[in-house]
This record gives sequence, C-alpha cells and structure tokens, in this order.
Amino acid sequence: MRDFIIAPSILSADFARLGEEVENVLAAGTDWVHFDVMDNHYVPNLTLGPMVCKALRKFGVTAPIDVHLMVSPVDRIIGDFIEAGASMITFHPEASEHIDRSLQLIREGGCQAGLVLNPATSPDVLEYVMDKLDMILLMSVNPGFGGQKFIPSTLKKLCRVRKLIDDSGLNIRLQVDGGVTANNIRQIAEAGADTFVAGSAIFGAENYQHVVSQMRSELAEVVAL
Ligand SMILES: O=C(CO)[C@H](O)[C@H](O)COP(=O)(O)O
Ligand SMILES: [Fe+2]
Repeated sequence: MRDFIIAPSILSADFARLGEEVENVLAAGTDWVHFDVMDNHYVPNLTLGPMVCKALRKFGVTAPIDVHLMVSPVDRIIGDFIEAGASMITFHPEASEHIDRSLQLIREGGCQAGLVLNPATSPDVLEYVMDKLDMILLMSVNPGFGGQKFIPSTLKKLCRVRKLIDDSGLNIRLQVDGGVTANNIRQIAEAGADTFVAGSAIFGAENYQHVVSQMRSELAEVVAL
C-alpha cells in the first residue's frame, strides 16, 4: 500500500485570512500546502509570490510547502522560493528553456524537484530526467484556475506514468492536480496517484475536517497496490 498525501491548494483559500486558513486545513488532517504560483504570462491568472511563502513560514507553518510554478521563465524565481522556505518546487517543461538545469537548481537549493505535465503534454519529456525527479505532477485540468472539472483522460496517463516510475525503481511521487474530490479520489489513486491536490473541494466545504475524512476513507478502500 502506498502512503497517500493530501495537499490542499490554497488557491481556493480566503487570501485575506491565509495564515489561519492554512492552519485550519492542516488541522483538518491534510499533509502539505500546495502553493500555486501564476504569472499572468504562462497562465492567464496572477496569484502568489515568494513573499507570501515566506510570510506563511514566519506565521509558523512547518508543514511541507509544495510550490507549483506556473511561470515563464522559471529559473530566476527558483532561488527566491528556496530562500522563502519551499520544500518542493515543480514547474512545467514548456516554461523552462533548459529543463535539466532548472531541476538541478531546485535540488542544489535543497528542495525536492518535480515536473508538471499539462493534460496534452506527453510523458516522453520525462525519459532523460527521471533520476533528477522527486515528483511528477499530472495536471487533470488546464492550468490557471481552480474549480475546474477533472479531465478523464488523466486516468490513462496516470497508469502509464505509474508504470514508468515503477519500472525505474526510483522513489518518485506521482501527484495529480485539478478537479480532485472525495467522489473521484479513489479512482485516481487506483490509476496510480499517491499525492492529491484539492483546492475547491476542500476550501469550498463547510467543514474541512469532514471532507478530508471522506477523502481518507475513500483512500482506505483503494485495493492493495
Ligand atoms: O494548479 C492549479 C490550477 O492551475 C490548482 O492547484 C488546481 O486547479 C486545484 O484546484 P481545484 O482542486 O479547485 O481544481
Ligand atoms: Fe496546482
């Protein structure tokens, strides 16, 4: 059985009360903080930068902060997030001029590194960098906004990437991001994911603990992997 990680996306949190929201969602039983960085260039939306990451650390957040960079170019912002207290940093290959170099920059800074594949991006891009990855993130919506519907073809892609990871013998997490809910999390886990980003499904709920418990119960039903 894999260990499952739930990473709430703070994109759907109340930004005016961000520190408190992060405390509450972690107290509800989640594991990581998924931190969506959008630049209004690589994606048509604008969100959070390294100063906000630093502020969360100063506020007392000790949980891993999982920085999902949707910015282009990526390299010049990596150092700022390392300095701001990021734990892992993922980026989109289309947004980096030198994928191998960007991955190295992240690891050299002491963070875990990962690549993010958009729904239409082929897993072929992973082939020559597998040994430099701590995580692969498959987008199950097009990046840029929370609250979108899960794209079903992601399930087939998850199976393919799960096999790639298992065949490699490397310790790489397989994360899924976009439209994850308590209703589909089990099917997503059975397709191969071990790390689940959920924004609107958690922050849109009246009771965070209730929805996180529902997700955990669904994950407990996942047939032995
Ligand atoms: O990276 C993202 C969007 O680009 C977000 O992490 C993602 O959309 C999560 O939100 P939701 O669970 O509401 O779909
Ligand atoms: Fe994300």
